[in-house]
Formats: sequence, structure tokens, C-alpha cells
Amino acid sequence: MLGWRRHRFVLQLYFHIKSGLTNSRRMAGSSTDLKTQMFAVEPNSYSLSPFYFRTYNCGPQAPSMTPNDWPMLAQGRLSFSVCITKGHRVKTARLHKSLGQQLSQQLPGSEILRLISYRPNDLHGSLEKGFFIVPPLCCLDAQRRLCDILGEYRQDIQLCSYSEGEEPGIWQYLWEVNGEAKEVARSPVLRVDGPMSSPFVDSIKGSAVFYSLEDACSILKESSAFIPEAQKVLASVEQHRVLERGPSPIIVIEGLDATGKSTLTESLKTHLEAELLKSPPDSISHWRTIFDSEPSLIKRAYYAVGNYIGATEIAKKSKTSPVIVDRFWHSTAAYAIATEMGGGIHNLPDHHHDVYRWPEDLLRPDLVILLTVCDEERIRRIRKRGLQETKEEKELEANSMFRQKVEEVYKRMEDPSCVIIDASPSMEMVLQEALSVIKKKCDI
Ligand SMILES: Nc1ncnc2c1ncn2[C@@H]1O[C@H](COP(=O)(O)OP(=O)(O)O)[C@@H](O)[C@H]1O
Ligand SMILES: Nc1ccn([C@H]2C[C@H](O)[C@@H](COP(=O)(O)OP(=O)(O)O)O2)c(=O)n1
Repeated sequence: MLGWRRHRFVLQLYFHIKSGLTNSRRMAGSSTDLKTQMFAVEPNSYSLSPFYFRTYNCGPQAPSMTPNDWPMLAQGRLSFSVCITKGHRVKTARLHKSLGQQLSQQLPGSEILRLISYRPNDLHGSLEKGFFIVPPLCCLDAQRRLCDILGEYRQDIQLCSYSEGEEPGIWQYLWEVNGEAKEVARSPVLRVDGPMSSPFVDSIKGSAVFYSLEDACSILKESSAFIPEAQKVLASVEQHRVLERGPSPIIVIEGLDATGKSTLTESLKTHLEAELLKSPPDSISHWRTIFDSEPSLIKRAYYAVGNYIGATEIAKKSKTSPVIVDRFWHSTAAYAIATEMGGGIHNLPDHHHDVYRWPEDLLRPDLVILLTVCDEERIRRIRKRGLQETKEEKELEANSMFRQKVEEVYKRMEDPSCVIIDASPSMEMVLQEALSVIKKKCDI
């Protein structure tokens, strides 16, 4: 109760001294929407699985909740959700990324979790992405700073706070960030079980993993207004029309950074008198850092399209010699799925889920080899190599859970699935093992 009073006081004080135009039409729409809204918070230390809650209408039989049901509200804690309201998908994705960065930088000590909000009967039509913010205990300053950050985004966000209310239960308060102190709506909230099909998984398709060239290109088309290089990548697709593949085997080598892909692909090239190609191909790889700094919607669309551009060259070369490919679609899907799914391995989509399928319209290799080495050896190799690591690889080094998830997704990919080779032994032994697998699986 005390938490709620203090919390409302701080927010109202803040909004009273802010001025600006109100946007009552949008907020009125949102407040009615809230009555049927589901929220899913990605797993973290509070909950190893996603945390689901929904708003509901009060009634005589309405169940009420206590902070015991909401671990993040224990000890009078307050928490917040910020959703980016639905709009142009590329613009929304960029706003989401920049808001996430600002929240992490400017609210040190707060837990910033990814959140999605949706209506169960219309997931894709209603899905909004955002963050669930748990400031440190007794940190009034965090609320002020949160409001400061949100000022810049006020036309595009919906801010709610959560606390115990005057009436029993946990309440969600919808705030108008844009003008006088105004609590626009309030609603009791109820923690609920997750649906059978995870909305986090459903939201991946078409927003982080693209199962057709058309889907990935549509994102790059929309991005062209903000990123001139997106247009250049699309022009490259036009120049690379898919060709019939030849009779020689196409072999993809996959694995985490420093598992020995480059070393093995170079040796295979020599031993099999093969062509060595990589994805993304040279024609677009110089724009990689530009797309790496974009939100996953755009970054993953770039890598997806890169596979299709690469496929044209792969198909052409397979007419005359075996082709070895250093990373292909499995990398694109594995890193995207592992990044988008919070929590541990148990939270990944189940085996045989259709997120692990190969895109129908993408050239299918004859064999995919996955190189694995233990963490200690992989990190020893990264240090020995001494080259600059990508930001993502630095995170991989720091985040063992993410690394395990990427590798697990590789292992779950289907049709073609990966043949796993333990790449810990000497380079010569790894090469011999790879040659033996290739001999068995391909016509060489
Ligand atoms: N089987 C192996 N045993 C020991 N070191 C290896 C082996 N394979 C590769 N390396 C070394 O590990 C480092 C990373 O290998 P690299 O082929 O560049 O990996 P990737 O292409 O997967 O990032 C390099 O310094 C390489 O010489
Ligand atoms: N075909 C590909 C190749 C790489 N990627 C992405 C997946 C990861 O985000 C990075 C990994 O590439 P990185 O440059 O770190 O790794 P290598 O140097 O190729 O070992 O690129 C992809 O999505 N699709």
C-alpha cells in the first residue's frame, strides 16, 4: 500500500511539471484495449519461464493477487511496462532498439526485461514489443529517470506501472506521459499460465527468422528509407537470379566462432579440389557492420537475403566442382532463434518445431557439418587467434548460456540436419573425420 502511494505521488509530481499536448484519442483507445490484453515477460532470475499476466475487469468474483504471486513486486517494489505502440514495422523496431539501449544505459541497477503484449485471438495483428522494468528497491530516482527517457518517445509508447492498489490485488496503471498528470486507466492484473504455443516463438517468424526470400526482401525494402545500403543489397538480389544447381556436392560447415570452420574449409578446398564460398557473400559482406548495428528485424533480414545471394554462386560452382560453404542458413536461424528466445535451453522451441525448418525456396545443401568444441578450448582458440571479435562474439564469450543455446538450435535444425563433428582433436584429425563423413554422405 505504501509502495503504491509513493509510486503514484512520484509519477504525478513528475507529470505535473511536464507540459505538452495531450494525445487523448490514442490513450483512450489503448485504455479500452488494456481490458483484454495479455503480457508476457521474458524469463530472468525471477522466473525461469516467461512470466504471463493479463488485465481483467473487476467483478464480485474477480480473483485478487498479492506480491507473493508477483516476485518482482515483493517488499513494496514497483515495476513498469513500456510498449512501443504498433506502427511502421521498421520504424518500430528501430525505436524499440534505441529505447532498450537508453533504458539499459540510464537505469543502471534496474532489471530491463523484454516484454510482449498482445490479444490472444490476434497475436500478429495486435503484438507490441516493449520492456518490463524492475527498478532497484527504494529507488525513487529510477522512476524520474524513466520518465525523462520516455519523454522523447511519448508519441509512440504506452507506459504502465504495477503495484498494490488501494483495493486488494495488483493493479496496472496506464499513464499519459504526454502532458498533465493523468492516470488514464487502471485495471487489476492477474498472473496466468502461458498459452500452449509460446507467443515469443510465434513472434519470431517473419520478424527474426524469414522463411522466404520475399519476406526478407520486404523488410529490406522498408528499411531503404533509413538505410541506403538496404537498396544496394536488394539490387544485388536482382543481379543474382537463382540458377539450376550442378551435380557436385554442396557441403556447408557450421559452428560457433573459433570452432575451426575457416581452418577446415581451407583444408577441404585443397583436398577435394573444391570451390570455397561463404555467406554472406563478398558482394554484400562489406555492409555487414552497418546491418549488425540495426535491430534484429533488419539485421536478420540482411543475413537471410545474403544466403539467397550466395546460393546463386553456390549453384553455379556446383556445376563444375564440389562446393564448400562457410556458414549458411543454419547460422542465420540459430543465432536469431537463440537471441530472440530469453531464458535457458529449456525455453527454446521444442524439437521438430517448424522454426527449425529449411526455407522452401532456398538452395538445399547435400551435407551440413557442425563443428563443436568445449568452451575452454574455443576461448583458448579465440585468444590465440588474437583477431578482433565481433560484439556478438564478445557476448558469446561472456554468456555461456547464449552459446549453449546457439549450439542447441544448430542441433535441432532439420532437413537438412547437421552431422556433428567433435573439432577438439588436432586439425589433421578433424580433417580426416570430415573427409570420412563426406565420403559416406556424398558422392565423392
Ligand atoms: N583442430 C584444431 N586444433 C587446434 N587449433 C585449431 C584447430 N582448428 C583451428 N584451430 C585454431 O583455432 C583458431 C580458430 O580457428 P578458425 O578456423 O579461424 O575458426 P572459425 O573459422 O570457426 O572462427 C585459429 O587460430 C586456428 O588456427
Ligand atoms: N549465413 C550467415 C552467416 C553469419 N550470420 C550471423 C550470425 C551471427 O550473428 C554472426 C556470426 O558471424 P561471425 O562473423 O561472428 O562469425 P565468423 O567470423 O564467420 O566465425 O553472423 C548469419 O546470420 N548468417
